[in-house]
Amino acid sequence: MTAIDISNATKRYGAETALDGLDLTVQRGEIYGFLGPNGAGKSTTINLLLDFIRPTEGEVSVFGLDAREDTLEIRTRTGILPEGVETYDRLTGRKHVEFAIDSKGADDDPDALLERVGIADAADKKAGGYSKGMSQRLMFATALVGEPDLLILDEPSTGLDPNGAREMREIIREENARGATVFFSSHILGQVEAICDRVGILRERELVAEDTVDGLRDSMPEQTRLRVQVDRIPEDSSAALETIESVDGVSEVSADGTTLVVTCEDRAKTSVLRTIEQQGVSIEDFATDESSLEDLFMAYTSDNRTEVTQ
Ligand SMILES: Nc1ncnc2c1ncn2[C@@H]1O[C@H](COP(=O)(O)OP(=O)(O)OP(=O)(O)O)[C@@H](O)[C@H]1O
Repeated sequence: MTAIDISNATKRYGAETALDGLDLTVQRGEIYGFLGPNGAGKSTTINLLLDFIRPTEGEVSVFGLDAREDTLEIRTRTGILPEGVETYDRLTGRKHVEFAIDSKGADDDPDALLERVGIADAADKKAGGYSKGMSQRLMFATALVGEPDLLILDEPSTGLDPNGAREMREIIREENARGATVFFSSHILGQVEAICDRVGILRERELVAEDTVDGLRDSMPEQTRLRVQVDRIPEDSSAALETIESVDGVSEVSADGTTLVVTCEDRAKTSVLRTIEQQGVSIEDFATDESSLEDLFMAYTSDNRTEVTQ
């Protein structure tokens, strides 16, 4: 049984295309990580699910319900933590949760929800005085109201410290264990790795990969991070970095003092070293690290990525 079914969805704003023919299915009970760099179309997709915007073409359904026709039922069954927390400065934390309970016709205990997200002590404080992380926890509490069948979390760890992010992951797991489907959007692969059953990577308004994290890793050419110690920074350093980045198979280049850090496919190593020397500098030493998941994400979303056939 599907929780989310998006079929050939396109969203255009005049000449601007925000989403291009997206097909995406999330099964009930899954924790699905929806990844993409800024501007890839993640928020647009979420807004389609809740009928905040309508597709120019294509179909969107949630629990078999049509996103346009059955909007109210979908919204009642969904808990959303939107990107960019918006609290009402003059209302207390408890009032926010009470408001969410009333609007959903739910019967949760507001204090229990605040306790669950770790801000029970601040229940009677006005949200205007909350830190970023506290505001994020408060909005998470409102998303949990009414034991939703679907949790949509847009960049949920924004503003949270590592402990806060871990606590949030624990609650997401508990919600999933009770039967909730979770749709988790982020541009940070490391954060979805620990928790998601499946990951979809959106790039320039299209889904470019979809699999388990392990599956994605297996389908990618081996990535390496090269650390190259040079004798000096090239005169026009940004042009030099751009030249290195344009080498086929390279996904990212940065400079840390006189060390150049280059993420690339294994096959590109020799060309990278040659290109560095062509910038008029001498290589004094180099070392290679195993690639991280962030490198994998970069490889999928940067311009020089290898086309991956699924
Ligand atoms: N109302 C709008 N009018 C015009 N263009 C828009 C509008 N909303 C989104 N877009 C464009 O659609 C593309 C996708 O935007 P979207 O907000 O969905 O990306 P995102 O993946 O959520 O990015 P981020 O991680 O930065 O939140 C972007 O190029 C954006 O500029």
